[in-house]
Amino acid sequence: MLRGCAGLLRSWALRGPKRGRSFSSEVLHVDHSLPNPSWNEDMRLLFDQFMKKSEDGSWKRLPSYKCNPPERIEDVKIFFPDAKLLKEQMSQAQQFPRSLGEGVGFEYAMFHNHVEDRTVCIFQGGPHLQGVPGFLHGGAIATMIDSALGMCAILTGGIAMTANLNINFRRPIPLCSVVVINCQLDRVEGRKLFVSCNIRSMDEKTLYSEATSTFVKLDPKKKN
Ligand SMILES: CCCCC/C=C\C/C=C\CCCCCCCC(=O)SCCNC(=O)CCNC(=O)[C@H](O)C(C)(C)COP(=O)(O)OP(=O)(O)OC[C@H]1O[C@@H](n2cnc3c(N)ncnc32)[C@H](O)[C@@H]1OP(=O)(O)O
Repeated sequence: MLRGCAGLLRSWALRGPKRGRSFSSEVLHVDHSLPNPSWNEDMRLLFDQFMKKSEDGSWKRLPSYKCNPPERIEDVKIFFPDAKLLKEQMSQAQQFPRSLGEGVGFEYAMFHNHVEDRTVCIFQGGPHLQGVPGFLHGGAIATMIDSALGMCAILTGGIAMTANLNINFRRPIPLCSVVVINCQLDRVEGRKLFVSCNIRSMDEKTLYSEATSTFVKLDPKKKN
């Protein structure tokens, strides 16, 4: 069952949900990991570079939607049978990094390499993510790190949750700048997936942050 869910999740993550479901098309069908008018020149340049790398199939762009389709909610019930997923709340639920308006929050696109077990996230942090004036909030940086590492772990290992996340913030990230989050799967021990990443400037000269994380694959036999 676990393998089946992981397979479903992988195909959804790589190809997007099937059209024609009952969620509103704005919420379900708009792929937010494509260029929009808020993306600056650097973001577009990096996006084009990774799309070029994707031409031979080694890298794949990961589509990204505001909310999960109904089949994802069914997956959750397998692992959390006792969870009270209230209909009204679930109908309003959105993926946290996609919940802010275009351009003001998290603008990002992710690419995954299955052979190298690597995920790259290009990220432009908007003005509503400010912490110290002029710079990104550490929580916003942590959110993108967790999301990118999460995709890396899930796409390589199956359905898992963050158990542990350690971040070293080396340099402040200027608001509205574009950075690259490089993630990799380091090793797998039983149900534990060890992943790590760094965040660098576009020219790779500045190391902004480094992180290591443990994801634990969910066990459907356990009542989580
Ligand atoms: C559920 C269906 C999901 C469907 C997904 C759908 C769509 C995905 C779409 C997009 C994904 C985007 C990516 C998002 C990434 C964001 C991820 C998150 O932020 S998750 C939220 C934060 N995390 C949590 O809330 C987790 C809370 N913790 C738990 O639920 C549990 O502790 C657990 C992590 C599940 C582990 O519990 P479990 O009972 O299963 O494990 P064990 O205790 O038996 O331990 C197993 C193994 O792991 C080691 N372990 C456990 N905890 C830790 C820890 N904190 N640090 C280090 N190691 C840990 C433990 O020692 C055991 O090791 P060993 O076997 O060697 O003894």
